[in-house]
Amino acid sequence: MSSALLSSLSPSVFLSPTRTPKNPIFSVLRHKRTFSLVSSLHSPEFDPLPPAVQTFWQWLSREGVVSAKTRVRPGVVPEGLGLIAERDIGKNEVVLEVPNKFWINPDNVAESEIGKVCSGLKPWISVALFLIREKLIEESKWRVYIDVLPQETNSTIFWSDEELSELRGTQLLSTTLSVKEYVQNEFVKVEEDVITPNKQIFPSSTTFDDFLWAFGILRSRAFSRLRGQNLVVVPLADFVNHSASITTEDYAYEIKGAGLFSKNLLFSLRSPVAVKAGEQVYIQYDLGKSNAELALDYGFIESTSDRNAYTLTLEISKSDPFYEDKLDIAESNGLGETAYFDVVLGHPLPPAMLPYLRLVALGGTDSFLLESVFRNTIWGHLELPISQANEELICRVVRDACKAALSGFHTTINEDEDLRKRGNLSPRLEIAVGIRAGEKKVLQQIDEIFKERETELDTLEYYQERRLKDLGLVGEQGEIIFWEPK
Ligand SMILES: C[S@@+](CC[C@H](N)C(=O)[O-])C[C@H]1O[C@@H](n2cnc3c(N)ncnc32)[C@H](O)[C@@H]1O
Repeated sequence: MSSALLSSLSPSVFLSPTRTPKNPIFSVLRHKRTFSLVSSLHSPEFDPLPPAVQTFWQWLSREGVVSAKTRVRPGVVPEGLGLIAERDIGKNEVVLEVPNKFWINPDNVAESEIGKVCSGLKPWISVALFLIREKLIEESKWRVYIDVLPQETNSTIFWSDEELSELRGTQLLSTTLSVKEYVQNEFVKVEEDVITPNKQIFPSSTTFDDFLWAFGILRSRAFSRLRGQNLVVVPLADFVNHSASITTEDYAYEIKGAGLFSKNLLFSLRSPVAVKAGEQVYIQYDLGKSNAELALDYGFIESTSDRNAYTLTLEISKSDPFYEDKLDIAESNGLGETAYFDVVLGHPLPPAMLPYLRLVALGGTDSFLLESVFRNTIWGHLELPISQANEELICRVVRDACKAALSGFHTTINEDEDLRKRGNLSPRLEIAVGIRAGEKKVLQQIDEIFKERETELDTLEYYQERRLKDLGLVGEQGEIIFWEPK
Protein backbone atom coordinates (compact mmCIF):
# COMPACT_ATOMS: atom_id res chain seq x y z
CA MET A 1 0.00 0.00 0.00
CA SER A 2 2.87 2.35 0.64
CA SER A 3 3.75 2.68 -3.03
CA ALA A 4 0.18 3.60 -3.89
CA LEU A 5 -0.01 6.03 -1.01
CA LEU A 6 2.89 8.17 -2.07
CA SER A 7 3.27 7.59 -5.73
CA SER A 8 5.57 10.41 -6.71
CA LEU A 9 7.70 11.04 -3.69
CA SER A 10 10.66 9.29 -5.14
CA PRO A 11 11.46 10.99 -8.40
CA SER A 12 12.77 8.35 -10.71
CA VAL A 13 14.47 10.39 -13.40
CA PHE A 14 18.23 10.18 -13.58
CA LEU A 15 20.40 11.59 -16.28
CA SER A 16 24.09 11.46 -16.98
CA PRO A 17 26.49 10.95 -14.07
CA THR A 18 27.57 13.70 -11.66
CA ARG A 19 29.84 16.37 -12.97
CA THR A 20 32.03 18.66 -11.02
CA PRO A 21 30.31 21.99 -10.45
CA LYS A 22 33.08 23.91 -12.18
CA ASN A 23 32.12 22.31 -15.48
CA PRO A 24 32.67 24.93 -18.21
CA ILE A 25 29.32 23.99 -19.70
CA PHE A 26 27.79 26.22 -17.05
CA SER A 27 29.46 29.32 -18.25
CA VAL A 28 26.96 29.83 -21.06
CA LEU A 29 25.74 33.33 -21.68
CA ARG A 30 22.43 34.17 -20.08
CA HIS A 31 21.10 35.16 -23.44
CA LYS A 32 22.64 34.42 -26.78
CA ARG A 33 22.00 37.97 -27.92
CA THR A 34 25.29 39.57 -28.67
CA PHE A 35 25.27 42.56 -26.32
CA SER A 36 27.17 42.37 -23.05
CA LEU A 37 25.84 42.66 -19.52
CA VAL A 38 27.03 45.12 -16.90
CA SER A 39 29.06 43.49 -14.19
CA SER A 40 27.68 45.12 -11.04
CA LEU A 41 24.13 44.41 -9.95
CA HIS A 42 23.91 47.73 -8.17
CA SER A 43 25.39 50.05 -10.72
CA PRO A 44 22.90 52.60 -11.99
CA GLU A 45 25.20 53.10 -15.01
CA PHE A 46 23.98 50.92 -17.81
CA ASP A 47 25.75 49.78 -20.99
CA PRO A 48 25.00 51.59 -24.26
CA LEU A 49 21.98 50.30 -26.11
CA PRO A 50 22.70 47.59 -28.71
CA PRO A 51 21.73 48.62 -32.27
CA ALA A 52 18.77 46.19 -32.41
CA VAL A 53 17.27 47.78 -29.30
CA GLN A 54 17.89 51.27 -30.66
CA THR A 55 16.04 50.31 -33.86
CA PHE A 56 13.18 48.88 -31.80
CA TRP A 57 12.99 52.05 -29.72
CA GLN A 58 12.98 54.28 -32.82
CA TRP A 59 10.18 52.16 -34.29
CA LEU A 60 8.12 52.52 -31.09
CA SER A 61 8.72 56.28 -31.16
CA ARG A 62 7.68 56.55 -34.82
CA GLU A 63 4.55 54.52 -34.12
CA GLY A 64 3.65 56.80 -31.22
CA VAL A 65 3.91 54.07 -28.55
CA VAL A 66 6.62 56.15 -26.92
CA SER A 67 5.30 59.57 -26.08
CA ALA A 68 5.93 62.43 -23.69
CA LYS A 69 4.03 60.39 -21.10
CA THR A 70 6.45 57.44 -21.29
CA ARG A 71 8.55 57.39 -18.13
CA VAL A 72 11.04 54.65 -19.11
CA ARG A 73 13.53 53.69 -21.79
CA PRO A 74 15.07 50.29 -22.52
CA GLY A 75 18.49 49.56 -21.08
CA VAL A 76 21.06 46.77 -20.79
CA VAL A 77 20.93 45.57 -17.17
CA PRO A 78 22.16 42.54 -15.21
CA GLU A 79 18.93 40.67 -16.10
CA GLY A 80 19.44 41.19 -19.86
CA LEU A 81 17.31 44.07 -21.09
CA GLY A 82 15.21 46.11 -18.69
CA LEU A 83 13.33 49.36 -18.25
CA ILE A 84 15.18 52.39 -16.90
CA ALA A 85 13.41 55.37 -15.32
CA GLU A 86 13.85 58.50 -17.45
CA ARG A 87 12.98 60.68 -14.47
CA ASP A 88 11.88 60.16 -10.84
CA ILE A 89 8.80 57.93 -10.80
CA GLY A 90 6.22 57.90 -8.01
CA LYS A 91 4.73 54.79 -6.45
CA ASN A 92 1.97 53.35 -8.72
CA GLU A 93 2.74 55.85 -11.47
CA VAL A 94 2.07 54.66 -15.04
CA VAL A 95 5.44 54.19 -16.77
CA LEU A 96 4.30 53.14 -20.24
CA GLU A 97 1.18 52.38 -22.24
CA VAL A 98 0.98 50.09 -25.26
CA PRO A 99 -2.10 50.13 -27.57
CA ASN A 100 -3.58 46.76 -28.48
CA LYS A 101 -2.53 46.89 -32.12
CA PHE A 102 1.04 46.32 -30.88
CA TRP A 103 0.14 43.33 -28.70
CA ILE A 104 0.78 39.77 -29.76
CA ASN A 105 -2.25 37.83 -28.59
CA PRO A 106 -4.72 35.23 -29.93
CA ASP A 107 -7.08 37.95 -31.27
CA ASN A 108 -4.35 39.67 -33.26
CA VAL A 109 -3.08 36.31 -34.52
CA ALA A 110 -6.62 35.46 -35.67
CA GLU A 111 -6.56 38.57 -37.84
CA SER A 112 -3.09 37.93 -39.23
CA GLU A 113 -2.05 35.94 -42.34
CA ILE A 114 -2.04 32.72 -40.30
CA GLY A 115 -5.40 33.44 -38.61
CA LYS A 116 -7.43 31.06 -40.79
CA VAL A 117 -5.18 28.07 -40.32
CA CYS A 118 -4.89 28.68 -36.56
CA SER A 119 -8.58 28.76 -35.72
CA GLY A 120 -9.38 26.03 -33.23
CA LEU A 121 -5.81 25.80 -31.93
CA LYS A 122 -4.99 26.32 -28.27
CA PRO A 123 -4.38 30.07 -27.78
CA TRP A 124 -0.71 29.62 -26.84
CA ILE A 125 -0.07 27.45 -29.87
CA SER A 126 -1.50 30.03 -32.29
CA VAL A 127 0.65 32.76 -30.70
CA ALA A 128 3.70 30.47 -30.77
CA LEU A 129 3.18 29.79 -34.50
CA PHE A 130 2.85 33.51 -35.10
CA LEU A 131 6.15 34.26 -33.33
CA ILE A 132 7.95 31.46 -35.17
CA ARG A 133 6.69 32.62 -38.55
CA GLU A 134 7.62 36.23 -37.91
CA LYS A 135 11.06 35.07 -36.74
CA LEU A 136 11.66 33.03 -39.88
CA ILE A 137 10.34 35.56 -42.41
CA GLU A 138 13.05 38.05 -43.27
CA GLU A 139 10.71 40.93 -44.18
CA SER A 140 8.41 40.49 -41.15
CA LYS A 141 6.85 43.71 -39.93
CA TRP A 142 7.60 42.47 -36.40
CA ARG A 143 11.30 42.03 -37.22
CA VAL A 144 12.37 44.98 -35.02
CA TYR A 145 10.70 43.31 -32.03
CA ILE A 146 11.75 39.74 -32.84
CA ASP A 147 15.36 40.96 -33.06
CA VAL A 148 15.36 42.09 -29.43
CA LEU A 149 13.99 38.80 -28.09
CA PRO A 150 16.46 36.45 -26.41
CA GLN A 151 17.41 33.27 -28.23
CA GLU A 152 16.96 31.47 -24.91
CA THR A 153 16.71 32.19 -21.19
CA ASN A 154 18.03 30.20 -18.24
CA SER A 155 14.70 28.37 -18.01
CA THR A 156 15.43 24.69 -17.36
CA ILE A 157 13.69 23.84 -20.65
CA PHE A 158 16.80 25.20 -22.40
CA TRP A 159 19.38 23.32 -20.30
CA SER A 160 21.61 20.66 -21.82
CA ASP A 161 21.57 17.10 -20.40
CA GLU A 162 24.78 17.88 -18.56
CA GLU A 163 23.29 20.96 -16.96
CA LEU A 164 20.14 19.02 -16.08
CA SER A 165 22.22 16.34 -14.40
CA GLU A 166 22.92 18.89 -11.64
CA LEU A 167 19.21 18.70 -10.86
CA ARG A 168 19.02 14.96 -10.40
CA GLY A 169 16.76 13.86 -7.59
CA THR A 170 14.65 17.02 -7.85
CA GLN A 171 11.02 17.34 -8.81
CA LEU A 172 12.05 20.23 -11.06
CA LEU A 173 13.98 17.77 -13.21
CA SER A 174 10.92 15.54 -13.73
CA THR A 175 8.73 18.57 -14.34
CA THR A 176 11.16 19.98 -16.90
CA LEU A 177 11.31 16.68 -18.78
CA SER A 178 7.51 16.35 -18.73
CA VAL A 179 7.06 19.91 -19.97
CA LYS A 180 9.50 19.30 -22.83
CA GLU A 181 7.70 16.09 -23.71
CA TYR A 182 4.39 17.95 -23.71
CA VAL A 183 5.78 20.66 -25.99
CA GLN A 184 7.28 17.99 -28.27
CA ASN A 185 3.92 16.20 -28.55
CA GLU A 186 2.13 19.46 -29.31
CA PHE A 187 4.74 20.21 -31.97
CA VAL A 188 4.27 16.84 -33.65
CA LYS A 189 0.50 17.46 -33.80
CA VAL A 190 0.73 21.03 -35.04
CA GLU A 191 3.38 20.12 -37.59
CA GLU A 192 1.14 17.44 -39.03
CA ASP A 193 -2.15 19.36 -38.84
CA VAL A 194 -1.09 22.94 -39.58
CA ILE A 195 2.53 23.46 -40.63
CA THR A 196 3.00 20.74 -43.26
CA PRO A 197 -0.40 21.20 -44.98
CA ASN A 198 0.23 24.97 -45.21
CA LYS A 199 3.73 25.10 -46.65
CA GLN A 200 2.88 28.29 -48.53
CA ILE A 201 2.38 30.08 -45.18
CA PHE A 202 4.99 28.47 -42.95
CA PRO A 203 8.66 28.35 -43.91
CA SER A 204 9.61 24.72 -44.39
CA SER A 205 12.46 25.02 -41.91
CA THR A 206 10.15 25.24 -38.85
CA THR A 207 11.61 22.89 -36.23
CA PHE A 208 10.93 21.69 -32.71
CA ASP A 209 13.68 24.06 -31.47
CA ASP A 210 11.75 27.00 -32.96
CA PHE A 211 8.61 25.77 -31.21
CA LEU A 212 10.44 25.37 -27.90
CA TRP A 213 11.89 28.87 -28.32
CA ALA A 214 8.38 30.30 -28.83
CA PHE A 215 7.08 28.33 -25.82
CA GLY A 216 9.94 29.72 -23.70
CA ILE A 217 9.23 33.26 -24.91
CA LEU A 218 5.57 32.92 -23.93
CA ARG A 219 6.29 31.38 -20.51
CA SER A 220 8.76 34.12 -19.66
CA ARG A 221 7.15 37.18 -21.28
CA ALA A 222 3.37 36.76 -21.33
CA PHE A 223 1.90 38.50 -18.32
CA SER A 224 1.24 35.86 -15.73
CA ARG A 225 -2.39 36.55 -14.86
CA LEU A 226 -3.29 36.74 -18.54
CA ARG A 227 -3.53 33.12 -19.63
CA GLY A 228 -5.64 31.18 -22.16
CA GLN A 229 -7.50 33.43 -24.59
CA ASN A 230 -6.20 36.46 -22.62
CA LEU A 231 -2.58 35.49 -23.15
CA VAL A 232 -0.70 38.54 -24.32
CA VAL A 233 2.87 39.52 -25.10
CA VAL A 234 3.26 43.27 -24.95
CA PRO A 235 6.41 44.53 -26.69
CA LEU A 236 8.37 46.97 -24.49
CA ALA A 237 6.25 46.20 -21.39
CA ASP A 238 7.81 42.73 -21.57
CA PHE A 239 11.23 44.29 -20.85
CA VAL A 240 10.26 44.74 -17.22
CA ASN A 241 12.26 42.54 -14.85
CA HIS A 242 11.33 40.94 -11.55
CA SER A 243 12.58 41.93 -8.13
CA ALA A 244 12.18 39.83 -4.98
CA SER A 245 12.11 43.00 -2.92
CA ILE A 246 8.77 43.98 -4.44
CA THR A 247 6.27 42.00 -2.44
CA THR A 248 3.05 43.25 -3.97
CA GLU A 249 1.59 42.31 -7.34
CA ASP A 250 -0.95 45.17 -7.07
CA TYR A 251 -0.83 47.97 -9.57
CA ALA A 252 1.80 46.39 -11.81
CA TYR A 253 -0.40 46.34 -14.90
CA GLU A 254 -3.92 46.76 -16.16
CA ILE A 255 -5.79 46.78 -19.43
CA LYS A 256 -7.99 49.80 -19.97
CA GLY A 257 -9.94 51.63 -22.67
CA ALA A 258 -7.84 53.95 -24.83
CA GLY A 259 -10.35 56.81 -24.42
CA LEU A 260 -13.99 57.57 -23.92
CA PHE A 261 -15.04 57.00 -27.55
CA SER A 262 -12.38 54.49 -28.50
CA LYS A 263 -12.86 50.77 -28.84
CA ASN A 264 -9.12 50.34 -28.54
CA LEU A 265 -7.38 49.08 -25.44
CA LEU A 266 -4.17 50.06 -23.72
CA PHE A 267 -1.82 47.88 -21.71
CA SER A 268 -0.69 50.09 -18.90
CA LEU A 269 2.34 49.27 -16.75
CA ARG A 270 2.85 50.93 -13.37
CA SER A 271 5.82 50.98 -11.08
CA PRO A 272 4.79 49.44 -7.76
CA VAL A 273 7.42 51.51 -5.92
CA ALA A 274 9.01 54.93 -6.28
CA VAL A 275 12.08 54.83 -8.53
CA LYS A 276 14.80 57.45 -8.99
CA ALA A 277 15.74 58.64 -12.49
CA GLY A 278 18.35 56.32 -14.01
CA GLU A 279 17.39 53.31 -11.86
CA GLN A 280 15.64 50.21 -13.12
CA VAL A 281 11.85 49.75 -12.81
CA TYR A 282 10.94 46.30 -11.48
CA ILE A 283 7.73 44.45 -10.73
CA GLN A 284 6.85 41.29 -8.83
CA TYR A 285 6.09 38.60 -11.41
CA ASP A 286 4.14 36.23 -9.23
CA LEU A 287 4.10 35.83 -5.47
CA GLY A 288 2.45 32.42 -5.76
CA LYS A 289 5.21 30.72 -7.76
CA SER A 290 7.66 28.34 -6.13
CA ASN A 291 11.35 28.49 -7.01
CA ALA A 292 10.84 25.48 -9.28
CA GLU A 293 8.14 27.37 -11.17
CA LEU A 294 10.31 30.50 -11.40
CA ALA A 295 13.20 28.40 -12.71
CA LEU A 296 10.99 26.68 -15.26
CA ASP A 297 9.19 29.79 -16.47
CA TYR A 298 11.83 32.51 -16.22
CA GLY A 299 15.19 30.94 -15.47
CA PHE A 300 15.92 32.44 -12.05
CA ILE A 301 15.15 31.64 -8.41
CA GLU A 302 14.86 33.69 -5.24
CA SER A 303 16.60 33.17 -1.92
CA THR A 304 13.30 33.83 -0.10
CA SER A 305 12.81 30.66 1.96
CA ASP A 306 9.10 30.17 1.31
CA ARG A 307 9.67 29.93 -2.45
CA ASN A 308 10.99 26.44 -1.66
CA ALA A 309 8.30 23.82 -2.01
CA TYR A 310 7.82 20.12 -2.61
CA THR A 311 4.65 18.62 -4.05
CA LEU A 312 3.49 15.42 -2.44
CA THR A 313 1.30 13.29 -4.64
CA LEU A 314 -0.96 10.95 -2.73
CA GLU A 315 -3.43 8.53 -4.19
CA ILE A 316 -6.11 6.04 -3.37
CA SER A 317 -5.05 2.79 -4.96
CA LYS A 318 -7.49 1.13 -7.31
CA SER A 319 -6.61 -2.16 -5.61
CA ASP A 320 -7.69 -0.86 -2.18
CA PRO A 321 -10.69 -2.96 -1.06
CA PHE A 322 -12.39 0.27 0.02
CA TYR A 323 -11.49 2.18 -3.14
CA GLU A 324 -15.07 3.24 -4.02
CA ASP A 325 -15.94 4.46 -0.51
CA LYS A 326 -12.65 6.30 -0.12
CA LEU A 327 -12.99 7.95 -3.50
CA ASP A 328 -16.54 9.02 -2.67
CA ILE A 329 -15.34 10.58 0.60
CA ALA A 330 -12.40 12.30 -1.09
CA GLU A 331 -14.61 13.69 -3.85
CA SER A 332 -17.22 15.00 -1.40
CA ASN A 333 -14.37 16.98 0.14
CA GLY A 334 -13.04 18.51 -3.04
CA LEU A 335 -10.25 15.96 -3.60
CA GLY A 336 -9.91 12.99 -5.92
CA GLU A 337 -8.26 9.64 -6.52
CA THR A 338 -4.97 11.54 -6.72
CA ALA A 339 -4.30 14.59 -4.59
CA TYR A 340 -1.39 17.02 -4.75
CA PHE A 341 -0.17 18.82 -1.67
CA ASP A 342 2.37 21.62 -1.96
CA VAL A 343 4.46 21.65 1.19
CA VAL A 344 6.24 24.97 1.65
CA LEU A 345 9.43 25.48 3.64
CA GLY A 346 8.69 26.99 7.05
CA HIS A 347 4.93 26.57 6.66
CA PRO A 348 2.60 24.02 8.27
CA LEU A 349 1.39 21.07 6.19
CA PRO A 350 -1.55 21.89 3.88
CA PRO A 351 -4.72 21.42 6.00
CA ALA A 352 -6.27 18.62 3.92
CA MET A 353 -3.09 16.54 3.80
CA LEU A 354 -3.39 14.67 7.12
CA PRO A 355 -7.12 13.83 6.67
CA TYR A 356 -6.42 12.57 3.14
CA LEU A 357 -3.45 10.50 4.34
CA ARG A 358 -5.55 9.00 7.14
CA LEU A 359 -8.33 8.22 4.66
CA VAL A 360 -5.95 6.50 2.25
CA ALA A 361 -4.40 4.50 5.10
CA LEU A 362 -7.72 3.57 6.70
CA GLY A 363 -8.29 -0.16 6.99
CA GLY A 364 -8.59 -3.08 9.40
CA THR A 365 -10.69 -2.41 12.47
CA ASP A 366 -11.05 1.29 11.54
CA SER A 367 -12.86 0.54 8.30
CA PHE A 368 -16.28 0.74 9.95
CA LEU A 369 -15.83 4.53 9.62
CA LEU A 370 -16.21 4.12 5.87
CA GLU A 371 -19.79 2.93 6.27
CA SER A 372 -22.40 5.23 4.80
CA VAL A 373 -23.83 6.27 8.19
CA PHE A 374 -20.58 8.16 8.79
CA ARG A 375 -20.50 9.78 5.35
CA ASN A 376 -21.49 13.25 6.59
CA THR A 377 -19.13 13.28 9.54
CA ILE A 378 -16.15 11.23 8.34
CA TRP A 379 -13.99 14.18 7.21
CA GLY A 380 -14.32 15.77 10.66
CA HIS A 381 -13.13 12.48 12.19
CA LEU A 382 -10.21 12.28 9.75
CA GLU A 383 -9.02 15.71 10.84
CA LEU A 384 -8.01 14.11 14.13
CA PRO A 385 -6.07 10.87 14.69
CA ILE A 386 -8.18 7.78 14.01
CA SER A 387 -6.23 5.00 15.67
CA GLN A 388 -2.66 4.34 16.70
CA ALA A 389 -2.27 1.84 13.85
CA ASN A 390 -3.54 4.32 11.28
CA GLU A 391 -1.39 7.18 12.59
CA GLU A 392 1.66 4.94 12.82
CA LEU A 393 1.18 3.80 9.25
CA ILE A 394 0.96 7.30 7.81
CA CYS A 395 4.09 8.34 9.73
CA ARG A 396 6.03 5.33 8.49
CA VAL A 397 4.93 5.66 4.88
CA VAL A 398 5.63 9.39 4.70
CA ARG A 399 9.01 9.04 6.40
CA ASP A 400 10.03 6.14 4.12
CA ALA A 401 9.01 8.15 1.08
CA CYS A 402 10.98 11.20 2.29
CA LYS A 403 14.05 9.05 2.86
CA ALA A 404 13.71 7.47 -0.59
CA ALA A 405 13.35 10.91 -2.19
CA LEU A 406 16.33 12.27 -0.25
CA SER A 407 18.49 9.36 -1.36
CA GLY A 408 18.01 10.42 -5.00
CA PHE A 409 20.11 13.58 -4.56
CA HIS A 410 23.85 13.50 -5.19
CA THR A 411 24.78 16.25 -2.73
CA THR A 412 23.92 17.13 0.87
CA ILE A 413 22.39 20.44 1.93
CA ASN A 414 25.75 21.41 3.48
CA GLU A 415 27.59 20.72 0.24
CA ASP A 416 25.06 22.86 -1.64
CA GLU A 417 25.37 25.70 0.87
CA ASP A 418 29.18 25.55 0.67
CA LEU A 419 29.02 25.80 -3.12
CA ARG A 420 26.75 28.82 -2.85
CA LYS A 421 28.96 30.48 -0.24
CA ARG A 422 32.04 30.01 -2.38
CA GLY A 423 30.18 32.01 -5.04
CA ASN A 424 31.16 32.39 -8.67
CA LEU A 425 28.58 29.86 -9.82
CA SER A 426 27.19 30.24 -13.30
CA PRO A 427 23.51 31.30 -13.29
CA ARG A 428 22.31 27.82 -14.24
CA LEU A 429 24.41 26.03 -11.62
CA GLU A 430 23.25 28.55 -9.02
CA ILE A 431 19.65 27.67 -9.89
CA ALA A 432 20.40 23.91 -9.73
CA VAL A 433 22.13 24.20 -6.35
CA GLY A 434 19.38 26.42 -4.92
CA ILE A 435 16.60 24.14 -6.13
CA ARG A 436 18.14 20.91 -4.85
CA ALA A 437 18.96 22.45 -1.47
CA GLY A 438 15.42 23.84 -1.22
CA GLU A 439 13.72 20.57 -2.09
CA LYS A 440 15.89 18.66 0.40
CA LYS A 441 15.06 21.15 3.15
CA VAL A 442 11.34 20.69 2.55
CA LEU A 443 11.70 16.90 2.53
CA GLN A 444 13.63 17.08 5.81
CA GLN A 445 10.95 19.34 7.25
CA ILE A 446 8.24 16.82 6.30
CA ASP A 447 10.29 13.98 7.77
CA GLU A 448 10.79 15.95 11.02
CA ILE A 449 7.04 16.56 11.36
CA PHE A 450 6.25 12.85 11.08
CA LYS A 451 9.24 11.85 13.20
CA GLU A 452 7.92 14.01 16.01
CA ARG A 453 4.44 12.58 15.51
CA GLU A 454 5.84 9.07 15.89
CA THR A 455 7.13 9.99 19.36
CA GLU A 456 3.64 11.19 20.33
CA LEU A 457 1.73 8.13 19.14
CA ASP A 458 1.18 6.84 22.71
CA THR A 459 -0.15 10.15 23.94
CA LEU A 460 -2.44 11.16 21.07
CA GLU A 461 -6.17 10.92 21.48
CA TYR A 462 -7.82 8.58 18.97
CA TYR A 463 -11.33 8.19 17.61
CA GLN A 464 -12.57 5.59 20.13
CA GLU A 465 -11.49 7.69 23.12
CA ARG A 466 -13.07 10.81 21.69
CA ARG A 467 -16.24 8.87 21.06
CA LEU A 468 -16.36 7.51 24.61
CA LYS A 469 -15.76 11.02 25.96
CA ASP A 470 -18.60 12.37 23.84
CA LEU A 471 -20.84 9.70 25.31
CA GLY A 472 -19.66 10.66 28.79
CA LEU A 473 -17.99 7.29 29.32
CA VAL A 474 -14.43 8.56 29.75
CA GLY A 475 -13.32 11.33 32.11
CA GLU A 476 -10.97 14.16 31.12
CA GLN A 477 -8.02 12.20 32.56
CA GLY A 478 -8.90 9.19 30.44
CA GLU A 479 -10.39 7.20 33.31
CA ILE A 480 -13.29 4.91 32.46
CA ILE A 481 -16.50 5.99 34.20
CA PHE A 482 -18.55 3.08 35.49
CA TRP A 483 -22.20 3.12 36.40
CA GLU A 484 -22.81 1.33 39.63
CA PRO A 485 -26.17 -0.40 39.62
CA LYS A 486 -28.35 1.22 42.33
C1 LIG B 1 9.70 39.51 -19.17
S1 LIG B 1 11.35 39.18 -19.57
C2 LIG B 1 12.15 40.64 -19.04
C3 LIG B 1 13.10 41.17 -20.07
C4 LIG B 1 14.38 40.40 -20.20
N1 LIG B 1 15.29 40.77 -19.14
C5 LIG B 1 15.06 40.53 -21.55
O1 LIG B 1 16.26 40.69 -21.58
O2 LIG B 1 14.38 40.46 -22.57
C6 LIG B 1 11.70 37.96 -18.37
C7 LIG B 1 13.11 37.42 -18.40
O3 LIG B 1 13.99 38.38 -17.85
C8 LIG B 1 14.98 37.78 -17.02
N2 LIG B 1 14.76 38.24 -15.64
C9 LIG B 1 13.74 38.98 -15.18
N3 LIG B 1 13.88 39.24 -13.87
C10 LIG B 1 15.01 38.62 -13.47
C11 LIG B 1 15.69 38.49 -12.23
N4 LIG B 1 15.23 39.06 -11.10
N5 LIG B 1 16.84 37.78 -12.20
C12 LIG B 1 17.32 37.18 -13.32
N6 LIG B 1 16.72 37.25 -14.53
C13 LIG B 1 15.59 37.98 -14.61
C14 LIG B 1 14.77 36.28 -17.18
O4 LIG B 1 15.56 35.84 -18.25
C15 LIG B 1 13.31 36.19 -17.56
O5 LIG B 1 13.01 35.01 -18.26
